[in-house]
Amino acid sequence: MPDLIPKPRASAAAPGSSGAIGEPAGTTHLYGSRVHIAGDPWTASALAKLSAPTCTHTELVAIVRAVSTRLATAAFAAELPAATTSVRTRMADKHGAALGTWRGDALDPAAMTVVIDVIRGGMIPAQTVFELLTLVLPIESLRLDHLNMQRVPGEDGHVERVELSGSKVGGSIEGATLILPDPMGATGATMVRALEHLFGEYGQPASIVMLPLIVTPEFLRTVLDFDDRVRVYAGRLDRGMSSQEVLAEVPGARWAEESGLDDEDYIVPGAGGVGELLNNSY
Ligand SMILES: O=c1cc[nH]c(=O)[nH]1
Repeated sequence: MPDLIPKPRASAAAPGSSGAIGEPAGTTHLYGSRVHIAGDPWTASALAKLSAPTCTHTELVAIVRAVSTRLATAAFAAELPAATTSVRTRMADKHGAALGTWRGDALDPAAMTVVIDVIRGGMIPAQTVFELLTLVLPIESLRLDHLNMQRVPGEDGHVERVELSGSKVGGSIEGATLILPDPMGATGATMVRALEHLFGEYGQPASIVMLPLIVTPEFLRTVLDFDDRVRVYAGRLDRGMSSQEVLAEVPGARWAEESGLDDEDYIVPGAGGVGELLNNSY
């Protein structure tokens, strides 16, 4: 058994920057220290390919998995509790325990993490993030829970409410790290509805991590205002419905005037209906 000394969570990056601890700075913005936008060339290329109509289903699934992995590992570094760990390596047989023991900071295996699958778009990202965690943490400290959710448009085409028509949640979320890897951060209404349900029925998490592949300024405003514990690790910021004047400014400088949503609350430039595309079901 490894020896473990729990460590406090790493603090988030400084206001105005966006890189996670040990990461390149990412997209510069003024949305505050709770927002990290990867914005690196690899992520940008992957999301550009995903967004195009020429992207095949096979490529789409692979890219969703790969970018979710990239965002999740950045988030894990800063948001999951760590513990000082030691493990006897294979080299201990040759060099003895003193030399052949690795010591360092690793994830705290006792800290509970709950991944939320928001059906349908969140299914593959949530499964991906859960599998990443099961690689390195005991299954007793992990759960993958499911919420069946759907945006309901009003007469004007905008999202009027979010319907929660079923859930499978395996128990308390009290004190856990809650991870919501829903891929398209459009209005934020789905995330708020999910959190209201979970808080009402299953307790209060220690921290809340969202991993949208593409995010809008409206999403950020909604989820950050909803709860102080929310942290967002996004792949790309889309604010394509903003004026040229606003787009000329650093993201977040004129936040209230920025927009990345069309008249049906789809992201612009965006990637279309990713839940539908992933399932090839409309
Ligand atoms: O643009 C959007 C908005 C919500 N969900 C999607 O899949 N795409």
